[in-house]
Amino acid sequence: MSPLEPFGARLRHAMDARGPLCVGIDPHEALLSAWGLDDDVRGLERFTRTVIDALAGRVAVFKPQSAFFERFGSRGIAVLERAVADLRDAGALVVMDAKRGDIGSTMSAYAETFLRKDAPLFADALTVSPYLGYGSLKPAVDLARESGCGLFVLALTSNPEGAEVQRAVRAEDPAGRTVAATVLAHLAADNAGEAPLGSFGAVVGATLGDLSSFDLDINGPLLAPGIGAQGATPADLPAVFGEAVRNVVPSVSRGVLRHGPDTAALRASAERYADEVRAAIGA
Ligand SMILES: O=c1ccn([C@@H]2O[C@H](COP(=O)(O)O)[C@@H](O)[C@H]2O)c(=O)[nH]1
Repeated sequence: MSPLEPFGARLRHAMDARGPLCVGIDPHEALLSAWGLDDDVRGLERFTRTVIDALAGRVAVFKPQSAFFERFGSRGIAVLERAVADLRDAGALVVMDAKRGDIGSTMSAYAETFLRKDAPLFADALTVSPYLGYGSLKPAVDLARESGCGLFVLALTSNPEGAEVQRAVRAEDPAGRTVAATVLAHLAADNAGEAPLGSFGAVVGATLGDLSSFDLDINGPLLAPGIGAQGATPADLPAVFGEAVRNVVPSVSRGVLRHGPDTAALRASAERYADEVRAAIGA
């Protein structure tokens, strides 16, 4: 297997070619029902196949939400494995939203699951949680580098409950930085010197309003969920991200998926979001 270019470079090229939009694949029970599908593996499979057929060749990045596939056990995981392979075959990048995080020795196994090139669930990037300490993610950072993959580390999540942990000030930090600022600083260090873009990104919600008190200039991508069902819009992006907006990957799941199962309607919705993003950030 030939080595992959680093994820950051592949992401930059994909964003240049297809625009920065990320479409999330979140087969909620309510969406299956709205699409006239049963809440079972057949429904899951049909839902996922429809999204892939409609969008895989048009959108730069997909973010399957692992939880909605894990819900169905091994047969759900089989649908996820197939989806990741098909999306990648269509030239899209896949960010597996599995939000893994554990002590380093276990983190190695999570990294092997998603970032080892011949693994059944191999994806271009993985979302990870730094709340066992950023250093606990080292096995994933190392394997991502080796495999040409990326990570998206939870920094400032889109949900309002995140602030109590992420904006807490670290008593032992001489600079009095917040937890999120510390995570962002680690990411900037891991991306130092990389061009055109580092491979280690942050998850930063588009819902959060002005973030100018945080240094988002990490030379890495900023995955921005929260657009659509959670209330943020593409027009909010410049005010939230400032200069760093050039590295934002805006992510929409239900906002697009609710237009299915009609293929043309799914495409039209993704194109509308892509146009709005372009208009907002000039991408
Ligand atoms: O801070 C975060 C991190 C991840 N998510 C995930 O993104 C999608 C959002 O779905 P929508 O339907 O567009 O609201 C979902 O998979 C979340 O688990 C997030 O929302 N916020």
